[in-house]
Amino acid sequence: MPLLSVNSLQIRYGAVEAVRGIDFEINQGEIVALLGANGAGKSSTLNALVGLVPVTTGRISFDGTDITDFVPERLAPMGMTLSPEGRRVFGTLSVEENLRMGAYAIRSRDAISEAWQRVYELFPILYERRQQYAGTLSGGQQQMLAVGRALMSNPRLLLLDEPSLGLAPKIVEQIFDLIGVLRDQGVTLVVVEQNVGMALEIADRGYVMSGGRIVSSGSAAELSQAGRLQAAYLGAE
Ligand SMILES: Nc1ncnc2c1ncn2[C@@H]1O[C@H](COP(=O)(O)OP(=O)(O)OP(=O)(O)O)[C@@H](O)[C@H]1O
Repeated sequence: MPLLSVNSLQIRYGAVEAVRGIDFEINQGEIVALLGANGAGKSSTLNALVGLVPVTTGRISFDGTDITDFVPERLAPMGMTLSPEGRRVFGTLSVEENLRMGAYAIRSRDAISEAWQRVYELFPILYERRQQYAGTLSGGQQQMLAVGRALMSNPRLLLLDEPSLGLAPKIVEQIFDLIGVLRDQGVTLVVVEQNVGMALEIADRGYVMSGGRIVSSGSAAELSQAGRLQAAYLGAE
């Protein structure tokens, strides 16, 4: 059974049909890239998976449970979290407080301390800066904080929306290295990326969206073949 199954997912914002009935599956332990030009519907899809935007029609199931209308507060304890696009950290809270917010569903102090420790091991710079306001971090550090916050609930499925956006090449490499480390730790990952080359280097499989539909899918090697991706990107919208 796949860890996540999406069936005939449709998302509307008023008259705008952002996602037009898509089907896909994510298996335990995979890294899956979700690719496509701006406006293709990738962020809407991720946001719907974690209950941040309502599903118009269709079904989503996670680990065998129908979660279609679940709110994020219910999904995090089940093991699915999103690191949103645009490093949405709370600038006037400290690094530590930002991370604490990712563990809102965890009651035990020990479990929260363990989560902090786990994240600080992955991102030593966040430990160094733990008392600093998040707003004073560099872009790369804020991105690490956004990913770290999503990791605080110890997810089994982590959704990353454009983790490399606007970052210097060296930091992008660190973020992609981290994705590999997380996979080795048993986390299943869905990665929305504009950096198609790097995404397909690390992913097992991918789906390509255009105009709210999945227009291509396959192994990373298949999608890397010339032609298939270009057609989807150039033909977008
Ligand atoms: N809150 C909203 N209200 C109205 N329309 C929206 C809203 N959010 C997204 N859209 C529209 O839905 C479509 C899909 O947007 P979405 O952000 O999901 O695409 P995307 O593939 O993630 O693109 P990007 O990389 O630019 O974020 C676009 O036409 C966008 O303008």
